Amino acid sequence: MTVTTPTAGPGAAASHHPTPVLRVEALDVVIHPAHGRPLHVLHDVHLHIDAGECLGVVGESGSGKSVLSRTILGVPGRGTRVARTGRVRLHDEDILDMDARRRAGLPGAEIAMVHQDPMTSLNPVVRIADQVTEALTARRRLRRRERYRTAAELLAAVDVPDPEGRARAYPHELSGGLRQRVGIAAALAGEPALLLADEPTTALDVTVQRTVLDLLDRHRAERGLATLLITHDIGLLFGRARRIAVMYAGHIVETGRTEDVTDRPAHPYTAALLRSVPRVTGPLRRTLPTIPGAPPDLTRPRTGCPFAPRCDRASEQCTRATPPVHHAGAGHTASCFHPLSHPDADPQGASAAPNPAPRKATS
Ligand SMILES: Nc1ncnc2c1ncn2[C@@H]1O[C@H](COP(=O)(O)OP(=O)(O)OP(=O)(O)O)[C@@H](O)[C@H]1O
Repeated sequence: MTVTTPTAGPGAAASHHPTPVLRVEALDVVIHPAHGRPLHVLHDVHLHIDAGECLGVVGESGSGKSVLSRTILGVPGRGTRVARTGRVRLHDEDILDMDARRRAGLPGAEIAMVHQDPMTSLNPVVRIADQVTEALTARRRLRRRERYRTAAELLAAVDVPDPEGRARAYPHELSGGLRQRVGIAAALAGEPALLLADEPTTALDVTVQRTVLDLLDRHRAERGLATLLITHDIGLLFGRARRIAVMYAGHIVETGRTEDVTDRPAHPYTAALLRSVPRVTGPLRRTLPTIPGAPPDLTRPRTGCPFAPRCDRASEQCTRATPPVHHAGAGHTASCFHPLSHPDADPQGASAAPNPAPRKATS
């Protein structure tokens, strides 16, 4: 293992593909609410997603996952002023530099979103056919018959039974699982290059969750969709995301291939998240550990590692200086002064430098 002090956080080192669909570089977001102090919500975020790849972003509530997806979608929060720096490139175009008209045309076209609760994204008084084909009718006029036929095809593609009948229905006539399939059909209709799925199964019961995730997986592979799968449940990403970015208080603290991050976590926060995942094996009544303490107040400027106050490995320097980027393996990095080491993760036997020079105050 080696420690370096580059100017970019975890994820930057893993960006190697010549033309990823999405490339986020040094993204900082500060929200200025109408009342109260500004919140520094995202810090120096770097990530990329290739065509056909699924990147999982995992973190606790309030870590900035939804602000990240809204920034990528080019939709600022309502009633607030949002200051952003950095780059959010969709292919070769920077979303943050686009004029308002071009940016407004992204959702539903090049970028599509699958929401947590389909009831909030579907209009209760509009028939399913009209909602599923919205991305198409925004581009060209479709006659009623063509709209219903297209909607039925899109619904069939996401395994909705009786697609012709369901196309004529209203959202309240469908179960939660079917509504989420409708949400996915609507997202796919515009043939996007990038799909943002923000907690797409949280509102569904466990038996339906798996089929919806399988469906997203199938379309990702078949259509070469770059997929950003956002969740607070790291267990949901096993076997689904090719790579994981672990977010804490607006920082990506660890990133790498899913099996590397989950088998050999380097950041203490990732290790704590993994300890809180139920295991199939082991004692039946084991109480799952929680992470003591609370995430930091985003309105207060701070130095050092954001996880330090809750970290059992923290030393004094963790609260004073920005953690260095620790290279745990190929494309596997963590921002930490005291990363966990794993015997089989370090072919060269190098270990973390005890006192690396601080780099700029982002990680
Ligand atoms: N419009 C807004 N005005 C004020 N604060 C906001 C706004 N949007 C987000 N925040 C704050 O930014 C932080 C990150 O929010 P975000 O919704 O991205 O978290 P999250 O990781 O998606 O959480 P969850 O899993 O609960 O959805 C939180 O502290 C939140 O309160």
